[in-house]
Amino acid sequence: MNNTGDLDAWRDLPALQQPEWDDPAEVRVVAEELAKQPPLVFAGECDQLRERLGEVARGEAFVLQGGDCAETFEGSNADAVKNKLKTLLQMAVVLTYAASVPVVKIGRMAGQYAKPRSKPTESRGGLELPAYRGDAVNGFEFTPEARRNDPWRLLKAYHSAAVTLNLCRAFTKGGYADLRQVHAWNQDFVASSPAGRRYEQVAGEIDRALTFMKACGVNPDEFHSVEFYSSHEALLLEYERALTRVDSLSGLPYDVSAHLVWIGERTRQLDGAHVEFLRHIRNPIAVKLGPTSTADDALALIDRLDPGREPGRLTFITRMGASKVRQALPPLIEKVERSGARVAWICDPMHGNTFEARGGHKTRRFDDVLDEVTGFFEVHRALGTHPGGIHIEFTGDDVTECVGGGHPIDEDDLHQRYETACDPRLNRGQSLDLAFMVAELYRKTH
Ligand SMILES: O=C[C@H](O)[C@H](O)COP(=O)(O)O
Ligand SMILES: C=C(OP(=O)(O)O)C(=O)O
Repeated sequence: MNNTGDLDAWRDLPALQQPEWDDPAEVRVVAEELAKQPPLVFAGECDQLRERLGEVARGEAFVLQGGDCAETFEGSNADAVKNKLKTLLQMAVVLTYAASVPVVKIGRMAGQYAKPRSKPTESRGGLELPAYRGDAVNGFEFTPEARRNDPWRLLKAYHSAAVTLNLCRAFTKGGYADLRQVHAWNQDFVASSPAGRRYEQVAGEIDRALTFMKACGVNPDEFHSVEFYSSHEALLLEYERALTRVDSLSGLPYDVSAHLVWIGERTRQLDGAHVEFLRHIRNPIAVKLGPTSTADDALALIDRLDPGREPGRLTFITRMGASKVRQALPPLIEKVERSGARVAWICDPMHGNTFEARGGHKTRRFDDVLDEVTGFFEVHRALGTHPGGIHIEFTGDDVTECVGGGHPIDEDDLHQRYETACDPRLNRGQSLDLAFMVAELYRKTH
């Protein structure tokens, strides 16, 4: 498991969704450069997340994983990162308080720079160019220059991830995430939104609870910082391989590009390069399972990726779509549970619910997102298993990318602030609305 030969076995297997680079020699130069860079995360932190996910697999905690669909280099700045973290912290507070469950906070942040695409090219007004594959590969702008795949972007992705993670660490450890700041996170939001007003009530109750605990002698500094973990789809194997290092303490290889990496729905082939590569790293890993996944696929993935059946090692992120979740999910869970494996189950209610709106924008209905999460909870309740978390695409800004929600956005409003580089994200109000609803669903299940 820990020799570098195994770490390169993927090179002999089909690797889907890899960019076609003009010059493979240039890619090798970039990979060598990446291999010299310091780790972004440490093995011990990955182990800690694996333990936390083990608690999720055992039914003792809940995952909140989220962030942009596609992070951009431009977005690795203090304001954008702070807004996303603020929203994640607010959601986590609502879930922890209203559902009384420990929440494991994982950003789709500091590395989510590569996208699998349905089609290799995009056409506009008669011009056909390569599809945008994320800032790690090419530019979003629709020009031949921007859309050229440039391997040096991989190095830029590393540096943007470093900047973003540094900000995340500073915000979550340096006092900003202190639970005594619950009101401050909401300041710019409270008056303008129903979700903000509802949150303010919860924040008031938390304040009173903190005062009570202080009066009882609990040290308030206990709430000074939060554990935060980074994650992204391990799509570009040259990048992930170059950032994989053998840990000096354990002698085991860790992909130090993020605490958790996942395999997407389009690249989870059992005999494919992604599964082969990820099975050799010691990080906690996840696999997306769409509506065509069978229970046997899930079992075979467990055999490959988690042969030791270690709770926390493997998470399944299911993304069935609102109309399919109630039929497609039970057979998977039943067979996996019967096999004795202890995976964590997380619901991604975004990727099975995308459609094209009248004006041509890709969008998602808030109601479908909520319906898929509701179906996910119903299925787990019926089977007596643990609904382990949610995985969402959101931003801290007031974008208009998904329709519906407590402060409704209509299909005709989508053009107003449609800023995503790929798929539509929930805005801050929609994210908070969802957190309240998930907390309610969780309470009903437990
Ligand atoms: O985020 C997920 C995928 O990369 C995305 O849904 C693909 O979008 P496409 O179908 O427009 O290529
Ligand atoms: C591509 C993604 O999802 P999926 O693999 O589930 O389609 C994603 O989460 O960015």
